[in-house]
Amino acid sequence: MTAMTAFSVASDAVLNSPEDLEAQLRAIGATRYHNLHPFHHLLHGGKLNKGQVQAWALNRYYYQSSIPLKDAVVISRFRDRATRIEWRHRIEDHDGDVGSEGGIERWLQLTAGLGLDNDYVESAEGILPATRFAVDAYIHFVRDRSPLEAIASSLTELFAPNLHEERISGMLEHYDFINPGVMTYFKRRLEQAPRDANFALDYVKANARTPAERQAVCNALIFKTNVLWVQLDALYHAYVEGHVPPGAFVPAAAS
Ligand SMILES: O=C(O)c1cc(C(=O)O)c2c(n1)C(=O)C(=O)c1cc(C(=O)O)[nH]c1-2
Repeated sequence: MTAMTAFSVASDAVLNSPEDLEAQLRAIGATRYHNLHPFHHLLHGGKLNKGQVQAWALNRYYYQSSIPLKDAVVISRFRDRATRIEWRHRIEDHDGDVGSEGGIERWLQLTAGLGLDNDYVESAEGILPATRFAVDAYIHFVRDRSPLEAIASSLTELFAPNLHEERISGMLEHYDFINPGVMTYFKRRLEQAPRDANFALDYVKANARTPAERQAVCNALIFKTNVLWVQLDALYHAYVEGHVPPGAFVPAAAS
C-alpha cells in the first residue's frame, strides 16, 4: 500500500476496479476542482474590477503557454507510437500551426482585449511567484512520475467544460470590458477538452491494473487540483486582499 501523503486520497477508498477508479476520480473533482475556489466565484459573478481580471488573465497566460511544454514532456515519456500520435494534437491545439491560430494566440486576444500589452504578457515578468512555482511543478511532475501518472494529471480537464460554460456566460453578462470575441478561447476548449479528457480517462482505467496504481492515478489528480487551486489562492491574496508581491503586476489605479 502506498504511504499516505498530504496529497493522497483516504486510504480506505475502494479501488478494486476501473469503475471504482472512475467514481473516485469524479469524487475528487466534485470536492477539489478549482470551480469551487472563491476567486472563481468573484470572477464569474462579476465581482472583480478590470485590474483584477487583468491579473487573472496575465497569470493564466503562464499556465496556458506552459501546457505545450508539459505535453511535449508527456510525449517524451512514451516509446509507444500510438500514444504519442494521440497526444500530439494537444500541442497543436495550443501552439496552432503555420497559418492556423492556436489557443495561445486566442489567449493573447483575451489579454489584449483587456488592455494588456502582448510583449509584457509573453515575458511573464509580472506573474506571481506562486503561479510560476505551481505551473513549473506540473511540468516537473510529468517528467518525474510514471507515464501513467503523467496522463492522470491531465484529468482535471474532465471538469473544465462546465467551468468554461459558467465563465463564458458569467463574464459576458457581468463585465462591459469583455466582448464575445475575446471569449473564443473558452468556446474552442468546449470542443477540445472532452475529447482529451475522455482519452485520458479511458487510458487510466485500462492501464492502472492494481489498487496501488489506481491510488497513484487518484493522487496525480489531487496533485493537479492543487496546482490549479494554489494559483487562485495566490491571486486572491495579491489582488483581492491587496498583498501584491514585489515585482508582480500592479493594476492601474483607475481600473
Ligand atoms: O480554465 C480552466 O479552468 C482550465 C482548466 C484546465 C484544467 O483543468 O487543467 C485546463 C484548461 N482550462 C485549459 O484551457 C487547457 O487547455 C488545459 C490543458 C490542461 C492539461 O492539464 O493538459 N488543463 C487545462
